[in-house]
Amino acid sequence: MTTTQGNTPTATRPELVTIGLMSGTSLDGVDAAILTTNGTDILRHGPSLTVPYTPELRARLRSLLDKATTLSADDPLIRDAEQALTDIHAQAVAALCHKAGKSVPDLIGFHGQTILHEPGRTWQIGDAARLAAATNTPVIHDFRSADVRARGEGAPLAPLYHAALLRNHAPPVAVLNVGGVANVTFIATDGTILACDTGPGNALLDDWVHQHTGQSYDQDGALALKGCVNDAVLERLLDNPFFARPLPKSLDRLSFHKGMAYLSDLSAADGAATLVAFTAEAVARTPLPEQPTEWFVCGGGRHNPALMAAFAQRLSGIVHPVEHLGWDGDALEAECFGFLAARSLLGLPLSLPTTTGVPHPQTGGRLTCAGLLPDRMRACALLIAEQTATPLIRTGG
Ligand SMILES: Nc1ncnc2c1ncn2[C@@H]1O[C@H](COP(=O)(O)OP(=O)(O)OP(=O)(O)O)[C@@H](O)[C@H]1O
Ligand SMILES: CC(=O)N[C@H]1[C@@H]2OC[C@@H](O2)[C@@H](O)[C@@H]1O[C@H](C)C(=O)O
Repeated sequence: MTTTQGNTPTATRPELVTIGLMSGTSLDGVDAAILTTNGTDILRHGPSLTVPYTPELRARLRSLLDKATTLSADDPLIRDAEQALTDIHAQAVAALCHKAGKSVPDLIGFHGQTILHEPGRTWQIGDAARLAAATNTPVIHDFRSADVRARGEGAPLAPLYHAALLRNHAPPVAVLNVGGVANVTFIATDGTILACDTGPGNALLDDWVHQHTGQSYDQDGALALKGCVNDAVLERLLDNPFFARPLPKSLDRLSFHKGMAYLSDLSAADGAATLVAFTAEAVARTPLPEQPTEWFVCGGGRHNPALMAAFAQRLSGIVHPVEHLGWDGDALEAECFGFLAARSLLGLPLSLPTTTGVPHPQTGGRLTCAGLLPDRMRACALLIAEQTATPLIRTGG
């Protein structure tokens, strides 16, 4: 059946080969994935890869998080970081095209690096015009601002992608992404898509492990598995009004940072075990209207056996990594931003009242074709004219 969502009936929409690029709150690098989609259906998954940040760039970005509220977009600290960050994204696109044996995709979805996320304001850095010129590909970026301007949370944005993946799966079911921050997409028995950030993912644990061992994360949960949960500290960490707040809701990477002071008397191993329990218990306390029968876990946290054991212990319902469904849990967020880029181009919603609290289904993202070579520019103009009423925003070039 042909359905109409946005401007173009589904049956006549083009197949777009997208590259989605996500650099998440863990600050570990750029994930890149190829996805073919018409903005509604996921037609083909392509290859994916990760380009890690250098320790120097990671440290630079980490220090920007602490200063973000005091910086303006034209501050040299931001400009310099944006250049370095964008060039790594361009490298990721080139490496992925090489891996896939493709020249260039139709469209890139460039999330950018979140350096600040608070009520009424969200800030992802990255230079979309530089990326478009470097890759000779139209780029959709700035995915979250339209939702925030419309009084939504601006996050999470993965739910419509998760819902598209789960279209034929029996509800109630949840996808849990455990990145720096953790977020859930819940499909209720009646098909409603609910979502929110649940609490910390790996970020607090990463910071704790870095402070105590110099490593950037607790590989295979080795440290946490040696420790014991301190229940008194855990309850203090959970004594935060965020957990009782109804959905939808979202978080900054640093939202729970002050709570790290409660761990000061714990050994490295007990602190790690307690932070693992904090992540899992925060998910368990998420006020969902009914309990999922199955949880599918994606993001780097699913590689941590201590975390997976804590989810299995504290959540009702069966807990699986998303590989159980044949998905790639390391590529999912990058694929999501390819999917959302296609939706943006077609003027389709990226968020719903039940996923970000935005009053109406909301599209978003901005398109730049800056610096494209003339042939490519013509091909893009035709595609855009055929498929959408989205205005072509030319940011230079
Ligand atoms: N083998 C492993 N053992 C333990 N933890 C791991 C392992 N592999 C990855 N991780 C954890 O996963 C994190 C990276 O997760 P991911 O790539 O999903 O983050 P992200 O993309 O920044 O997330 P988000 O955007 O969702 O916040 C690492 O910082 C680390 O904590
Ligand atoms: C503001 C921001 O970048 N939020 C990220 C972050 O990382 C996980 C969680 O917090 C989620 O809300 C979101 O990313 C995913 C991709 C999302 O929008 O669904």
